[in-house]
Amino acid sequence: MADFYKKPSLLSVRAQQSSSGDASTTIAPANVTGETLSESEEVEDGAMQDDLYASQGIRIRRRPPTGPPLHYVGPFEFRLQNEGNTPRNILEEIVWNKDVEVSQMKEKRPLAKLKGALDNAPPVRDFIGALRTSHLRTRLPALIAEVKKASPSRGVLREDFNPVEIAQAYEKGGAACLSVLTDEKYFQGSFENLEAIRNAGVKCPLLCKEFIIDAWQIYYARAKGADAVLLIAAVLPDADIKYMTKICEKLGLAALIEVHDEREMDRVLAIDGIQLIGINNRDLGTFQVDISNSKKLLQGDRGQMIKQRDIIVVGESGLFTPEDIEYVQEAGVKAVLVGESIVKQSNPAKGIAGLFGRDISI
Ligand SMILES: O=P(O)(O)OC[C@@H](O)[C@@H](O)c1c[nH]c2ccccc12
Repeated sequence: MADFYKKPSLLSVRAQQSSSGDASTTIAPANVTGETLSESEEVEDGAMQDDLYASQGIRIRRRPPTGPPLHYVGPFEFRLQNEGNTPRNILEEIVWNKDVEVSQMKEKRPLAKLKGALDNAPPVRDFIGALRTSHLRTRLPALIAEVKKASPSRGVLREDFNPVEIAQAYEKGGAACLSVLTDEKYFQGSFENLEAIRNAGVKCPLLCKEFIIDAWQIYYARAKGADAVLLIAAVLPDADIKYMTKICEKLGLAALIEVHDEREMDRVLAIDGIQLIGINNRDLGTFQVDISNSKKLLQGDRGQMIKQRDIIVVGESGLFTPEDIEYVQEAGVKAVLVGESIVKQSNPAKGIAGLFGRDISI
């Protein structure tokens, strides 16, 4: 956890983002010159951000609000321990780590350079098209099969983890698309895995499963061969979702917007042009899983609106049996995102047949 605190200055990172031109629109940076602000200015800026987030019901704070808590007292340094600079739950912890990680990656590979690398990226495949085709063919929810080694809630799911072999088995088993976790620290995933799966000739379109907090990560995902990215409404304010969706459009990527509750669903439905919404049955703050969440969020007007707009809804997490699949299908999902129940099987292709109650590859 101490990793967050190595960051020199919150605002210097923000200033850097704004000067890169294509940075996140989260909030107008108070300082665009790259100078370090005083601690009180940092606190004030953090408070503004908190207000903006709170007004949209976002409980996740993007960065430690009190700034870097290292204080120098004579020859000793000590950490200020208070509620403000300790993450309140796992999602917040992941996001704070990601903030440090991304700023380091950006330093190594500034956006201008990254954009140049896009010319050599493999072509984008049609993620949403693959879901629709599969659903029409099987009459079952299309499968996005997740290449997932571990998670903070379940620990290591599979010791002998060969991402390319697993991806190929999923494809053989009838998956429409694949999801590849790229977060290293909490999920033991990597961008190397994404790249290797893409380069191995797997035809299923690939979702880069990452905690995206900065537009830079979308370009990076594309450079590594992704066809779609995940945007988590619990983490991103509306302005970021709109802005990042536009970037995805520009790059030809599909954006899977993940929601967990009614409020997030309503925020996302108020944004024009959304084509793909994931309902996570797992609360990323508490890890509680409840597949009736998919049903709850698709009832009444919300479900109607989704039908009218022809939005594809993906039921995510906690799906283990043909009964689970039937339950979320009846609720209105046209696709499912599944990791644990199939990655754990010694033969993941057979695992898929077990999950759906029949071979969906034919
Ligand atoms: O392994 P499961 O319970 O089948 O879940 C897969 C997927 O839904 C889950 O990994 C997931 C959904 N949204 C996320 C966001 C970040 C990391 C992981 C996730």
